[in-house]
Amino acid sequence: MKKALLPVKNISKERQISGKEALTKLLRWHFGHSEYRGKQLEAIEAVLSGRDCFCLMPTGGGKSICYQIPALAKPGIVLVVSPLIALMENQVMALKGKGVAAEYLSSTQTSQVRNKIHEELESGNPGLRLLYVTPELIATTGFMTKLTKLHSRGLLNLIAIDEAHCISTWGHDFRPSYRKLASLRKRLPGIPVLALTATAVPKVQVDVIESLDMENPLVMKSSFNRPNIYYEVRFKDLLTDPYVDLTDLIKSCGDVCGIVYCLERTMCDDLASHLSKNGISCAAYHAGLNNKLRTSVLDDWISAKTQVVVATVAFGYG
Ligand SMILES: Nc1ncnc2c1ncn2[C@@H]1O[C@H](COP(=O)(O)OP(=O)(O)OP(=O)(O)O)[C@@H](O)[C@H]1O
Repeated sequence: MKKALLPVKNISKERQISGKEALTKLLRWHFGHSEYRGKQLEAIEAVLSGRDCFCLMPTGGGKSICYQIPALAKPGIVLVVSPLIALMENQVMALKGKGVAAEYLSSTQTSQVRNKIHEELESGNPGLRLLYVTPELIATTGFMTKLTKLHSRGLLNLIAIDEAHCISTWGHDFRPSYRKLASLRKRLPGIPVLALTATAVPKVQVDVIESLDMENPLVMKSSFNRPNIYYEVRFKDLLTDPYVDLTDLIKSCGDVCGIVYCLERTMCDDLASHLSKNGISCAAYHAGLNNKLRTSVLDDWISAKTQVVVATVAFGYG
């Protein structure tokens, strides 16, 4: 059953929900979190007040909430620019599950699905709260025309640029189409821009702010210290048998799930087979496997059918 939008009483005359208490109610109702974490609330209040915001938070820090709550607190559509279709799909599915009207537009959808979304955007009063798109789509004239129409009808609430470091040639993930987002500010004036990234390099930060033409943005930097993470270095050369050492370590952790990252595909296969032989429920994951197999490894791990995945960095993209 779809959850109704929270009927918060103190909606101001612009029909905008504001104030810590009301915004926290929204968070609890839709996302089930009791409180805002780190700088989330500050970022949300900044964009709701119309101010640009640069939000630097570690991976998994909770950046999505910073644009998902404004989508529920203020009328209009939040445009989310995201680099990966898989990420958009996951987020939209999760939001729909929480009763939030969200869609994404991508070339992987059927034209029927895309047309339906465009029809909704052109309708008198679209119910959509979040629209996820790729930077490539923004760069097309056709879609930009649609966006400027939405803007002129007063239906745009916020522009959120996820993984904003991709705009910077100084960043490790530079993506040329992100550069084209520079035109958003001119084409859609007066709409706050929220740039989100986990990349802390100062040069990248300056480049993102300048490239997006952000005006006096509130710069939010959350701590990258993760007290729940424990690091230990063991030198492979000093171990009698690294595979045995790793097997013992995993077994000593009990019934927990885990990922072992390796540099090479062959090592993933080899180690996964060693762990399996030693009674650890385990699978390899790397770009050498076909999509079907990769999806089933991921599904089995998420549903705890498999305890450990031995993977290259391909595990985690999207
Ligand atoms: N206020 C909160 N309280 C508790 N959990 C939260 C809160 N905000 C977000 N989370 C949870 O934190 C996790 C990470 O959130 P999210 O995916 O938004 O992080 P992110 O910063 O976008 O990560 P990434 O850099 O990987 O994109 C999610 O499981 C989310 O439900």
